[in-house]
Amino acid sequence: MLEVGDLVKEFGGLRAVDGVSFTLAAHTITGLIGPNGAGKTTLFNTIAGVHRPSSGSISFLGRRIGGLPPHRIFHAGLVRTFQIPRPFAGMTVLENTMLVPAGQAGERFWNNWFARSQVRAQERAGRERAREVLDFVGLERLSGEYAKNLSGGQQKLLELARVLMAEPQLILLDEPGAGVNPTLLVTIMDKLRELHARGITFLIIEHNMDLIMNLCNPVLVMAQGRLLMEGPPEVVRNDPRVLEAYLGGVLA
Ligand SMILES: Nc1ncnc2c1ncn2[C@@H]1O[C@H](COP(=O)(O)OP(=O)(O)OP(=O)(O)O)[C@@H](O)[C@H]1O
Repeated sequence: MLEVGDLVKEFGGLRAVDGVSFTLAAHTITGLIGPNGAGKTTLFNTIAGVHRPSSGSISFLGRRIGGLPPHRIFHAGLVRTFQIPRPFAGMTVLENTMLVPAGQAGERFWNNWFARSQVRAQERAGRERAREVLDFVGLERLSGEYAKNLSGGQQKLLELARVLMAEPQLILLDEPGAGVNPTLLVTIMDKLRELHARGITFLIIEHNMDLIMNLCNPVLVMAQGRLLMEGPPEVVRNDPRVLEAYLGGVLA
């Protein structure tokens, strides 16, 4: 589904991503771990189009996407979430979710006068789909609440709902377990498993080892901008190179 070849992203003299190559098979949940500053977020941002690659290639479903702007990559079916969700605080949960599909007829000023039935029909369908998605993530009863009033964990669920509205094939999840209580973490893991069973592929950055061990296979390990190793979670966890990379990060 995704092929990354010898990818480099430099910031000034710093190679945050330093020649990374890997392939994501369709219908897998791949974990991406590594100590702080290893280059995980930069790798995500470069794949999702937030940063232009300094060099190397990125292909999604056989199409080269390296250097395309984020909205083009998003509409091709590759979406990312953020470690700290960014909903529109002054809009309700339902409105935040309905906003996602692009090219809605109501976005064109004149359509609201001359194509009102089309605008209304599209809005109705969008509302219905948003309600289904909110029901799936368990936020239906909060759909009238302002996004700013949600807890951190609920905001993560809202972000997942917003991403699902785009009907993605590949989701890059940035620390879905960060700042989430243990009960909600179980809920999030269940939802991810269910989405995976429905055919969505995931690449997940996560520091929570429970989530990695329970959900991800294979696991990629980054350290100092490079891919250190790749393998099943139990192998990665016991590999001395991985331990050393983490201890190096802690002691550095
Ligand atoms: N926009 C930027 N400009 C300059 N340097 C950056 C930028 N973004 C990241 N870096 C640097 O690139 C390196 C990799 O950072 P990155 O955030 O990708 O690591 P990470 O593995 O996601 O870390 P963490 O687990 O702490 O989130 C760090 O040294 C960081 O300071």
